Amino acid sequence: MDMGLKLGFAYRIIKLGGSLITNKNIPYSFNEEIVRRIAREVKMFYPLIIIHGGGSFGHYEASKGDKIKTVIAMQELNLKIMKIFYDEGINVFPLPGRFFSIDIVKRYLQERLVPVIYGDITESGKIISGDDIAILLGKEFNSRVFFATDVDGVFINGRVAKEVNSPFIDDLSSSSFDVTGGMKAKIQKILENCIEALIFNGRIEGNIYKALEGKDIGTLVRCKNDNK
Ligand SMILES: Nc1ncnc2c1ncn2[C@@H]1O[C@H](COP(=O)(O)OP(=O)(O)OP(=O)(O)O)[C@@H](O)[C@H]1O
Ligand SMILES: C=C(C)CCOP(=O)(O)O
Repeated sequence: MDMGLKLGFAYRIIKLGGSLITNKNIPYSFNEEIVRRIAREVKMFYPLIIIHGGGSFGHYEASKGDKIKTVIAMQELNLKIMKIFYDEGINVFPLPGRFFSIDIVKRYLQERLVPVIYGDITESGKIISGDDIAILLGKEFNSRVFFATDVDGVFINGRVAKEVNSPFIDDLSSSSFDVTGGMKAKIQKILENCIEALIFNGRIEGNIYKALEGKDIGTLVRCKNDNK
């Protein structure tokens, strides 16, 4: 099994996709039971950095163009996640994407907190994707980034690919609200930044635990000359 050397590093960086924690086709639909199960699966791992996306909260409001509703929707989604994770015994601390910096993340970790960073919007209306933040963290900590989504991996020619090294993938997008480019943009950014990422289905019970442990599930995305 090719776990990738990057898994040997200490940090577990996981992005909880909006497609996993919400139903992206139904505005403001939150998958509470899934989030509770995710909390139980991630809690054995530390240091842990969590990022979450906008799903049918942020993407829905952003697609309608109101920045204040968007920022509130993201705060609402983050609060729902925070409460569940804290209930499950995880010392989470929120970090809105518009205030993100590597230094702040390091400070949280020094306090033994689990940063929960999220996709966001700035006062001038610029969208900040959780994907970009996850990728930056992967680079900074030289760690594999785990993208938990609602699909088994990346589909190419109708099948889940074991590994992807190019941005040419099938287009299965179904969400009408996505404002950050969906799966295709995710893959492009992972490859451009030459980090290593695992895209997998977080809806299947046990998968998040398996992924964080280094099990060979989903699709590994990495650039071809990435021999690190
Ligand atoms: N070739 C493909 N393989 C896998 N999924 C694909 C493909 N093309 C499009 N998709 C879509 O990508 C979606 C996941 O990407 P998306 O960016 O919506 O995820 P996310 O990170 O969970 O969302 P968010 O941006 O809200 O955090 C899947 O629900 C699927 O419908
Ligand atoms: C839509 C907003 C506000 C954030 C999007 O973040 P992403 O879902 O991680 O791309």
